[in-house]
Amino acid sequence: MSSCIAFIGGGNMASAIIGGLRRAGYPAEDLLVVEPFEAQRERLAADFGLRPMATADAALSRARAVVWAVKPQLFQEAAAPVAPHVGGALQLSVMAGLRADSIARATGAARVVRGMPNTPALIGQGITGLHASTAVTADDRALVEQLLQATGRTLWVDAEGDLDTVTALSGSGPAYFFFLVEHMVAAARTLGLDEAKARELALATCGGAAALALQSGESPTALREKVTSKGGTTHAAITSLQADGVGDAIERAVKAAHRRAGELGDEFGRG
Ligand SMILES: NC(=O)C1=CN([C@@H]2O[C@H](COP(=O)(O)OP(=O)(O)OC[C@H]3O[C@@H](n4cnc5c(N)ncnc54)[C@H](OP(=O)(O)O)[C@@H]3O)[C@@H](O)[C@H]2O)C=CC1
Ligand SMILES: O=C(O)[C@@H]1CCC=N1
Repeated sequence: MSSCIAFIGGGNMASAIIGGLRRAGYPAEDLLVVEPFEAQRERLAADFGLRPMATADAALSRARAVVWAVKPQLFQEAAAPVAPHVGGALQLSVMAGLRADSIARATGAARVVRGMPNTPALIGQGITGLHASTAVTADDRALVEQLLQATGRTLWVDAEGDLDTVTALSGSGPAYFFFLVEHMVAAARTLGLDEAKARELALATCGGAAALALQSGESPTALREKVTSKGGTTHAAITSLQADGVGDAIERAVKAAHRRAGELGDEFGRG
């Protein structure tokens, strides 16, 4: 069986997966990429030794799996020239919101896996939520896990709808974290600490706290309570966050991302 993998779109997410595959020794000649943006093609050539194509052609028929990594808004336009060559291959989409039946319809393929990675994939510390349509085989699942291995962990969900929740939680999640760090650093700066020191302290704190939560297995609530001394500084900060409705605001934000995933599926899934 061919070991060739085709990527449609060679941007950030495709590069994270390709980087992982190349680091694991996957041969460059078995990685095809369709990428219309010349500067990005040059980057893929320089970073990974690939020879990306500007437009889809019959070489794509070599692909055992096709990874869809274009913006959802561009999917239909990108799919039209690719579809004639890839109907027999497994389709792995990392596009937010687009549903498996839309991908199957646009590509003529029956076997579709939807995945939702996140940017820590770039350093092998991502987590990708996955959902398989009914025609997907055990070999297909194994191939997907092999492709994503170097990007971090994988987690399968049974209901396709849960992928939109995964998108809102772990797909977009790194941005929520960076937003929090931006504001922690900004506050420290206004209190007189310089930017570099504030950033180092904030990032080491967040990294350490995440590692502690992972290793201890304790709930976030229990861990927060351990930091919060009675009548102390943390209590003052958490009380301020609660008074400002920040907890509710975070829940509303995650739900807004979830809603947007559904809208993207509705808007851009139609051919
Ligand atoms: N960034 C993230 O954190 C995550 C993103 N995703 C999903 O990954 C997908 C890609 O996102 P990301 O990598 O960030 O986006 P990028 O914009 O970095 O990558 C998309 C690439 O596709 C190219 N492209 C545009 N039109 C076509 C076409 N017709 N055929 C082939 N390639 C085309 C773009 O070129 P050009 O620049 O010229 O338009 C661009 O280089 C999205 O669907 C997103 O939902 C999923 C999880 C996390
Ligand atoms: O913002 C987005 O739409 C994509 C999907 C998850 C992360 N980035």
